[in-house]
Amino acid sequence: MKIVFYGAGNMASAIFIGMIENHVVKPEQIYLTSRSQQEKIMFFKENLGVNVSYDDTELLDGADYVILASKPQSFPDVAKRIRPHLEKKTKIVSVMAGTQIKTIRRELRTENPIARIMPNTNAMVQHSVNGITYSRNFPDKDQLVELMESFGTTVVIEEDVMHNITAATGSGSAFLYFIYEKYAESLVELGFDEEEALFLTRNLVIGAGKMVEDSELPFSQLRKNITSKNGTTEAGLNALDGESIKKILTATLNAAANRSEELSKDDE
Ligand SMILES: NC(=O)C1=CN([C@@H]2O[C@H](COP(=O)(O)OP(=O)(O)OC[C@H]3O[C@@H](n4cnc5c(N)ncnc54)[C@H](O)[C@@H]3O)[C@@H](O)[C@H]2O)C=CC1
Ligand SMILES: O=C(O)[C@@H]1CCC=N1
Repeated sequence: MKIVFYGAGNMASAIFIGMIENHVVKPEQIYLTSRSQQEKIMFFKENLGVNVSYDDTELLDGADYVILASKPQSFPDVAKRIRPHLEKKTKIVSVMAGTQIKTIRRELRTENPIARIMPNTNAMVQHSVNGITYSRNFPDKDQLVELMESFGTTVVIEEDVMHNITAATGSGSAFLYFIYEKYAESLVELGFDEEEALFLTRNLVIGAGKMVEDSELPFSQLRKNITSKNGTTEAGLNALDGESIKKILTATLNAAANRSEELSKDDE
């Protein structure tokens, strides 16, 4: 199998590192190209053994999958590179937020099968959540799902649900990291120095994540297990206004989903 990545940035690298570490593909089956970050992709070549090329004829010759992993705004340039060399057998898989299948089809001027996936950078540790939607003519969906499950969990969705998945899990880790950042800053307010605050927050998050992984209990029960009647947790939770937090998070997710919708209209 030959998998060609147009773009080798944060998202693409999380995917191919996830795939390689999980042994579903061999490094020599992966081809990378980029516009910038030449140094970074040479690092991947030297350290992972993947192929690097800037020659589109060589890249696309016999490719089974082309992964579109540039920013949506760079897609017209990427399409210009791919268009003249695209073979009929090549399946196109886009990770770009907001760029619709019909836009990809139009820019590449192709009837080839197209899938859109919405992973997240947790692919690097095989814990991405991957939304996936296909064009009607996409063959052998199981093979793509198998590839994607090497770096996470897959949910098959209709294309119009992509906006919400992009907000919920594509961007979602960034929202959680932001909360952890603020938690560490609050620990500094409490009296810890910065290094201690980061150490404590980091280990707290790792532990909580492992509890979520290992326990079947809902979040609410995990919380209740920590909360003694009239104790410290209850005092803290009383100060934490759940409804306000929910409102803030709902506004955050709506803003992200709306931006995905805007991006999809930019190119109409
Ligand atoms: N970073 C994330 O957590 C997620 C990103 N995405 C999507 O993944 C895509 C990439 O995002 P990042 O990796 O964060 O961006 P990035 O800026 O880290 O990487 C973009 C890559 O595209 C390459 N590129 C730009 N123009 C090119 C061209 N003409 N030919 C070949 N390569 C070209 C750049 O050289 C770079 O390697 C975006 O469309 C984004 O919507 C989707 C899910 C999560
Ligand atoms: O911020 C973005 O647009 C991309 C899509 C999901 C995560 N990062």
